[in-house]
Amino acid sequence: MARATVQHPEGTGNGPAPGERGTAPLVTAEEAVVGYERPVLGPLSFRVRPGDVVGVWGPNGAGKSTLLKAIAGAARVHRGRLERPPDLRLAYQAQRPARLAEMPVKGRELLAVMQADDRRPPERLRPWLEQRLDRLSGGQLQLLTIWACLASGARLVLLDEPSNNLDPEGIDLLVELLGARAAGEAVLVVSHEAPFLERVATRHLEVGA
Ligand SMILES: Nc1ncnc2c1ncn2[C@@H]1O[C@H](COP(=O)(O)OP(=O)(O)OP(=O)(O)O)[C@@H](O)[C@H]1O
Repeated sequence: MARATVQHPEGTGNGPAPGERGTAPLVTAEEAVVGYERPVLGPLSFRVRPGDVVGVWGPNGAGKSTLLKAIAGAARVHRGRLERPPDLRLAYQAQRPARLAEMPVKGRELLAVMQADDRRPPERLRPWLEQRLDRLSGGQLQLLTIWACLASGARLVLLDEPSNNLDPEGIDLLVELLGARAAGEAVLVVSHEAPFLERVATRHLEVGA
């Protein structure tokens, strides 16, 4: 079973980083072991606080997606604690979001369902608002659903491999969006792309080390 370590920019360790004390965590993991019928990852201890963009990285099969699912309530916590405030709004973008052959829903309607229609989307996304989701390319749908998560008002956003399928301009836009998070919000980002994580993460959680 894989373990994990948390690295703060200011140093390493699992305690709060300088400057983050006194801010109520959005996720608290204490010796948490997560998995499905069987444990796959842990024990891990870390906190996610408002303002964090936590880059989760590690080898294939280490349990990165499982960790996000456990935080979202879609995988089990076998031992220890993995908690978030009960009233916390959370948005989750899966590694391979469901893509049906027929999706007769427009981009604009997706944003409305996600309560992400209050904010004006970036210029690049606007042409897709009037298109059906099943007529968008993989990368276009990926960017639109990421925007829907980030603009939904969720205080905690979980993104699993969000840079998959994206061209360099799409990655630049994603970096810009993640850098523009409101101070009260936090993001966990799973990625295999170290240069991408270096650009977006304020902290790193290494899984399977
Ligand atoms: N629904 C499931 N039920 C049981 N085991 C699962 C399930 N989903 C994943 N696993 C197992 O959990 C382990 C961790 O998988 P997970 O997808 O979390 O890893 P990962 O670090 O995200 O991998 P990758 O980098 O390849 O996406 C793997 O051994 C996988 O086979």
